This record gives sequence, C-alpha cells and structure tokens, in this order.
Amino acid sequence: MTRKKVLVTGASGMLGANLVSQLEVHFDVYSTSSSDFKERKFDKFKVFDLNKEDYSPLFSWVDPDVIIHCAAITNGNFCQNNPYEAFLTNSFSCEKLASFSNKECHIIYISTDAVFSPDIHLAKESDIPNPENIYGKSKELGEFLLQSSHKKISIIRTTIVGLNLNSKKSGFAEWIIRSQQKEEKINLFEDVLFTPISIWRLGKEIISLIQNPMNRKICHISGSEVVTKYDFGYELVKSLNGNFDLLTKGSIREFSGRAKRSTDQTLSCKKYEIERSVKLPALIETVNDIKIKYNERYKNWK
Ligand SMILES: NC(=O)C1=CN([C@@H]2O[C@H](COP(=O)(O)OP(=O)(O)OC[C@H]3O[C@@H](n4cnc5c(N)ncnc54)[C@H](OP(=O)(O)O)[C@@H]3O)[C@@H](O)[C@H]2O)C=CC1
Ligand SMILES: Cc1cn([C@H]2C[C@H](O)[C@@H](COP(=O)(O)OP(=O)(O)O[C@H]3O[C@@H](C)C(=O)[C@@H](O)[C@H]3O)O2)c(=O)[nH]c1=O
Repeated sequence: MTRKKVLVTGASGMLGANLVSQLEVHFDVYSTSSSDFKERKFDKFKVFDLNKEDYSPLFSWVDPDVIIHCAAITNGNFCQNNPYEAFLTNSFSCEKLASFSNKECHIIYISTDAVFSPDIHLAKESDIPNPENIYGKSKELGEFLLQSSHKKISIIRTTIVGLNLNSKKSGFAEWIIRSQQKEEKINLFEDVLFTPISIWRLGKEIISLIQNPMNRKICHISGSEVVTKYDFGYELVKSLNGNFDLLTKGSIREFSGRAKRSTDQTLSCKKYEIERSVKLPALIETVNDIKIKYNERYKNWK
C-alpha cells in the first residue's frame, strides 16, 4: 500500500519539527517553514513564506493527501502590535492552503485554547469562542476560513508544551529549564490555569487522526488535569531534581505592557476521550515526556 503524503507547515517550530520525525515512521512526509535551521535532520523540506499570495510553488513541489498546519505567529505581544501580519499568517494561510490543495486533501489545523475567554472553565467544543487578544482572534478566523472552505478539515484546539529542536527558539518549558541552569529566579503565574499536553503525546493523537479521521470538525486535545502555570513549573523542576528556591509564585495581574492573556486556558477533552477511547495525560505524564526527551538530547540537564 502506498504511504499517505503528509505536508507539515511550521517545521522549524516547536510542534512542527518534532512532528515531522514522529510522522516519518508512518507516512511520506514533506515539510515547510519560513526559515531553515541547523539542527534539521529530515529531508524533503522547503523554505516557503506562507504570507505569499501564490502557493503554486509549494503545491507543484508536493501534492499532499494531508496537511498538518502548524505554522503561526505564536508571539502574543507581536500579534497584538502587528495585527496585519498576525491575520495574514495565522488566518489567511488557511484559506490559501484550502484553495491550492487538491479536492480530497484533509487539512488538520492546529488551533489553541486562546480562542476562548476566561469566562469559560474547561471549554468544550460546543462553547462559543471569544478571544482576549489578536493572536486568539487570528486563530479563530483561521478556524472560520477553513470551516467555510468545504474541504475535509479537522481543527485541533490544544495547549502544548515541549522542547524545540531549533536552537533559535525557546518555549515555556525551556524558559523554566534555562532559569535553573543559569540559577535565575522566575515568577510563575499562580492565577493562570491550563491543561498542558506534550507535543509528543499530541503527535500520537495526530497520527491516529490521519489514519482514522473523525467525523467532527473541531476537537479539543490537551492534558486531562487542570493546573496553574506555577504547578507546571514546580513539577518540571521536581522531575529534574532542580532548585525550587528559584521559583516564585507570581500573578499575571502584575505583568503589564503585554497583550492580554486569558487566566483560564483550560480545555475539556471529554468528548474526544470518549469517542477515541483514549485517556489523555495528567500533569505528571506530560512533565515526564519533557524529562525523557531532555535527557535523551542532552544526557544530563545541568
Ligand atoms: N506554543 C504554544 O504554547 C501553543 C501553540 N499552539 C499552536 O500550535 C501551533 C504550533 O506552535 P509552535 O510549534 O509552538 O509554534 P512556533 O512559534 O514554535 O513555530 C511556528 C512556525 O511557524 C512558522 N511560520 C511563521 N510565520 C510563517 C510564515 N509567514 N510562513 C511560513 N512559516 C511561518 C515558523 O517559521 P520560522 O521558524 O521561520 O519563524 C515556525 O516554523 C501553532 O499553530 C500555534 O498557534 C496552540 C496552543 C499552544
Ligand atoms: C506562563 C508564564 C509566562 N510568563 C512570561 C514569560 C513567558 O515567556 C511569556 C509568555 O508566556 P507563555 O509562553 O505562557 O505565552 P502565552 O501567550 O501566555 O501562552 C500561550 O501561547 C500561545 C502560543 C497559545 O496558543 C496559548 O495556548 C497559550 O499557551 O510570559 C511568566 O513570566 N510567568 C509565567 O508563569
């Protein structure tokens, strides 16, 4: 049987780069992003700016059966100050991927908890989005454009944590790890709730969705446990035998001069768990995934 052709966008980013190696075991994987990176091990990669109008160079290079659309501007403050760029990249790329790909192509769009407002605890797929900031609005519009496209689509709303293969990038978990290495104190929000899932665990669910797609267009796939950003940092530092004295409990309210963020970023994944007969991970499993990957890559974290 021929392997499905899968195109991953955002392949130099945290999720995309790791996803390519996970997907390669099962599919014929092509990938793209707006820049290359020195740690890239996979081939069939093309630099392509999704802000361009004409996607023919990308689709004459590959005619995918499935697209996993991970590319986005994820810096919330940048999006707030540059709404044109945020909508162009995060929203209108969806419309262009839909119109340039073949009729049968299945588009999986990685969306976010940030489409919801803090009024909703454990947001369900049936809840109405009401984003707090431009980043969230741009992802909501991306969802809308795909839903209006008449293509086969899956929108995954998630809250990912993980490690970057690309050394030019750094996410939430790396920020905590680096602060430990540099012995610098950091303030972790005690008043922001989320339901984190590791990028590798999400990758497994994405593989299963490619092999056995859902009938629903939107699904929530995140961790099963509600924790604060402080709880996450505490567990991560504990699992790596780090120094808790460097972690301070802080409040998002003390953080001025940045785009507004929701204080409740939690997603309910009950529907997905029931439909797919899976148990999504609790905090300890998510932290353990990071620990395993960190030790694999760097042998010893200090
Ligand atoms: N990180 C998080 O906390 C969360 C992320 N998400 C969603 O998950 C997805 C993956 O996130 P994550 O891996 O963290 O993102 P990253 O910021 O790590 O990576 C974003 C990727 O998008 C690419 N990109 C940005 N602009 C363009 C463009 N104009 N043309 C082509 N490629 C572009 C980047 O390329 P380059 O390297 O060249 O900049 C990079 O490869 C995103 O859609 C995000 O909205 C959802 C919930 C939480
Ligand atoms: C969580 C946190 C952040 N910060 C600071 C440092 C950190 O780099 C910066 C941004 O925080 P975050 O990384 O949590 O970013 P933030 O934009 O809040 O998080 C979001 O990311 C985007 C991409 C999403 O899609 C959302 O789901 C959401 O997880 O705020 C703290 O000082 N303390 C904290 O406890």
